[in-house]
Amino acid sequence: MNDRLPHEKGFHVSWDQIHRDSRALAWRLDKRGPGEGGEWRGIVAITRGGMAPAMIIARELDVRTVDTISVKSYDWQKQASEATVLKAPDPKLMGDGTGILVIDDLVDSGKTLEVVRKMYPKAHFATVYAKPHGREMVDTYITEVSQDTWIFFPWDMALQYVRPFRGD
Ligand SMILES: O=P(O)(O)OC[C@H]1O[C@H](OP(=O)(O)OP(=O)(O)O)[C@H](O)[C@@H]1O
Ligand code: HPA
Ligand SMILES: [Mg+2]
Repeated sequence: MNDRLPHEKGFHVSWDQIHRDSRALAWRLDKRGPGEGGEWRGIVAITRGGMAPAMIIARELDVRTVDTISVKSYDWQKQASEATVLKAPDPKLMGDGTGILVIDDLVDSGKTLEVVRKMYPKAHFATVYAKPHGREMVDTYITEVSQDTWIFFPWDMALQYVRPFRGD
């Protein structure tokens, strides 16, 4: 496995940071649904990266109906030519997406969200992080990073020893 950065910069996100940023996203989405009192009918996580933020948001907003859509668009840091849907959520829950919050960890090129948006045009799309190329695909996000930044999530990292600056 190649663990060098093909991107200019790395943005390393801790568990604490993703928890705080996902909470901030939940609070921004609170009472913004089309239901009575701005309620959301359900939350759909885009697997796998969207599952951790979706769980935190479902807890904050007290949404108990949670489903998943499985989309694969990257193999390690290499983007496949097309995003493919491996598993769709319950069609009875989804309809055209009205009242459904679709959550992902980030939008990069926007290819993943483009595929899901076509399936559920009335859903609300939210990500924790966004890069400029995909920004238009997302309705609500918390933090933007530059296109040449690779975001490293805590589930892809481990604590490691580093040599002191003046070490030999
Ligand atoms: O905007 P895009 O260019 O489509 O990229 C964003 C998507 O890529 C990553 O998922 P990935 O396909 O790597 O799968 P994973 O969530 O299972 O790691 C990330 O979690 C987003 O879902
Ligand atoms: O910056 C990123 N980090 C992690 N996964 C990703 N999938 C697309 N872009 C990214
Ligand atoms: Mg993903």
